[in-house]
Amino acid sequence: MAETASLVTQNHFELNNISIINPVDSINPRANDEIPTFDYSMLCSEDPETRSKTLIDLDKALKEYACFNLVNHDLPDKIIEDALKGISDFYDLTEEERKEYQTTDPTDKIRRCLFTTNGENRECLRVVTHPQFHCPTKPADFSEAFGEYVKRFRKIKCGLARAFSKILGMEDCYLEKALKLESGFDVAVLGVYPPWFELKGSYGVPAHSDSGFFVSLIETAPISLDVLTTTGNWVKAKIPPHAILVLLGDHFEILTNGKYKSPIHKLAQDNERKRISMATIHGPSLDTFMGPAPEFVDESHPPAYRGMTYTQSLQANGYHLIDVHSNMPQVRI
Ligand SMILES: O=C(O)CCC(=O)C(=O)O
Ligand SMILES: [Fe+2]
Repeated sequence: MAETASLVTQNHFELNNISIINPVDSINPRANDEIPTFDYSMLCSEDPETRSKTLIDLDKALKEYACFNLVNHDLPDKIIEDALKGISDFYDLTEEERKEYQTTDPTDKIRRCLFTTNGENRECLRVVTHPQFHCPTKPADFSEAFGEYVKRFRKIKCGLARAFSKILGMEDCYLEKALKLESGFDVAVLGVYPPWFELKGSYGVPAHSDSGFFVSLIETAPISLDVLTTTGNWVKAKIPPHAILVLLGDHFEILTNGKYKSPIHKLAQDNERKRISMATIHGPSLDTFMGPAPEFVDESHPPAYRGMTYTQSLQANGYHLIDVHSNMPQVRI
């Protein structure tokens, strides 16, 4: 596994249809280390000096942590709270009502998944939010609250794409074009981490990286997410209230030919309290051919990943599009 492999002994296996990467636990945990926080208004500042200084700091943070907290992002607290409340209310529906979405149809745009295994303990609802927005019709206010969050987040996504393009030394619209973000495939994973299931393992979600361009994460309770930095340290993510955690995705790593990494992260099981989270995997359009871009390939940096369309990478090993499953082990050369 590219750079991480030299730092971490990893062992891949399949359990209940989830590919699990188990880094050994004995690598330098740095308890006091913190994921950096960035002010969105400074990333998009009209003042060239402010923007360029912030982008230099962000570049450094992405190279080491591959993730950051985003604050001052223009998304009113109420919109975040209403979206999380909508998700919470969905989980207050009856088992019968939630079960309606528990299918395995490959064309699903909404799917409920339930894991209570050694490897994963959560209930989640996967919903495709872009290019078309999907949401259960119950409870009554859910779709509107969640839809408003998704709509408002789009502007932030475009701002981040411009900032990341600049960091790569390209024109502002580079990533928007390279990933065809206009029709990008976004899937939200709306999770509840349940104190009410029988505890079978120590993970809410086991160690993994996510596909796509980047992942945005909001949540209700103090987080128990651990992120593996590119220097081989597990850092506990502390998301300030109303901040959004942004993690790079596999396809950013692939596009940049490994110059930037998609971080491995895992969620420890917490049986004490109910936690609601929304992790959205923001992808390129399904037909985009994703391989290392020519700008990142030269004699000393030969292609380190096999190219394929986003659809092909999501469907590798029989997964469905809505599973947004990572297939990094197969694409690494
Ligand atoms: O719910 C969370 O905090 C993180 C979940 C996650 O990493 C994922 O769904 O990919
Ligand atoms: Fe994840």
